[in-house]
Amino acid sequence: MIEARGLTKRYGGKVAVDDLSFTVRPGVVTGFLGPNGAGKSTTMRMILGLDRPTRGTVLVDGRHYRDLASPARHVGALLESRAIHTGRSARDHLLALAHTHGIPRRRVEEVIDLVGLREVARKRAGGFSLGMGQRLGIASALLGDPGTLVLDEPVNGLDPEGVRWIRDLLRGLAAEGRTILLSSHLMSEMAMTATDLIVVGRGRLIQETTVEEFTRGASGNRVHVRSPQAAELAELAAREGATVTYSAALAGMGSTAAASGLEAARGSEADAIEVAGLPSERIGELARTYGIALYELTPRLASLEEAFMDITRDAVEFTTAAPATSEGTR
Ligand SMILES: Nc1ncnc2c1ncn2[C@@H]1O[C@H](COP(=O)(O)OP(=O)(O)OP(=O)(O)O)[C@@H](O)[C@H]1O
Repeated sequence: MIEARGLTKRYGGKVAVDDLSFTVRPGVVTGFLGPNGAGKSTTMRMILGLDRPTRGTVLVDGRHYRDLASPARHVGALLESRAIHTGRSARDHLLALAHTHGIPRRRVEEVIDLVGLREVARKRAGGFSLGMGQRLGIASALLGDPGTLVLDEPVNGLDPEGVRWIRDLLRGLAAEGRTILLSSHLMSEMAMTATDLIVVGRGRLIQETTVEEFTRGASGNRVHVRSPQAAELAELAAREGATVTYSAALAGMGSTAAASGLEAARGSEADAIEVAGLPSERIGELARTYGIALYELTPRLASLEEAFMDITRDAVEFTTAAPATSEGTR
């Protein structure tokens, strides 16, 4: 369990983390999302005692990192991907770490198998591919069999097989009851790996939520409807304030033009519309009230990426259109 309360980090005049409070619970993977410069790495470093908060606290298993009697047994970390440049073999690297932390040798063999490095365990880690390096990094994080894992961009630069491997591993480790905090810029990957979400922007908490809730709340949500009376239903939905787009015209029109969508629907034989701004339940009720047959009524959730862009739009530190000054970002 990780608990941050009023966590703040200031570097000179720059507030990197601003009064951040959240709880990362055990048993699920928690995604840590935020635009570049949002303060994710700084927060992770404070969790791990590598940076001192200017204000506030962050506790692992109820204690400050520095007060944990054997930190490696409580929390393992993989900070932003740095290949391990070492002339040592993977096994020797892990043995040295185990020795430092008073961890038995047999655990080294266990983690080598767990991360699938058995075949290359005797090879020089400095010559490892990025994927193997990440596996070794994760083996190091798991060495103390910690209840909590903090992973900053662990899938950066990995091939699809490696990405999938990390996803399955993390979900498995969470299912064992561990607490896992994971940052990633790969939204589709985060959507498949994480259950809970902490979303930050400019150092502040934007939302502490779940992947499901986060995408449900996004404005990109639409309902796909097929009906032989699509035009009639489109008109009824538009009257309730929905934006209706005629599906066949979607590709050409974008999803904004309610009126032209209606025009298109009226003048066509096609039976499919996209309705934004009205829940599927209400569309179903309208259809029943007006005796409209429905062939299909399918809510389409925004992707995590769409939800993220939607919600963090104002929290992006630098945009290409209008670069913000450091004053302007506060
Ligand atoms: N040691 C430091 N000295 C000065 N400013 C820093 C330092 N570390 C981070 N910052 C600033 O604090 C802010 C937060 O940075 P941080 O690296 O924590 O963000 P992040 O969310 O991890 O970003 P990214 O997704 O790009 O890795 C940024 O504006 C960054 O420039």
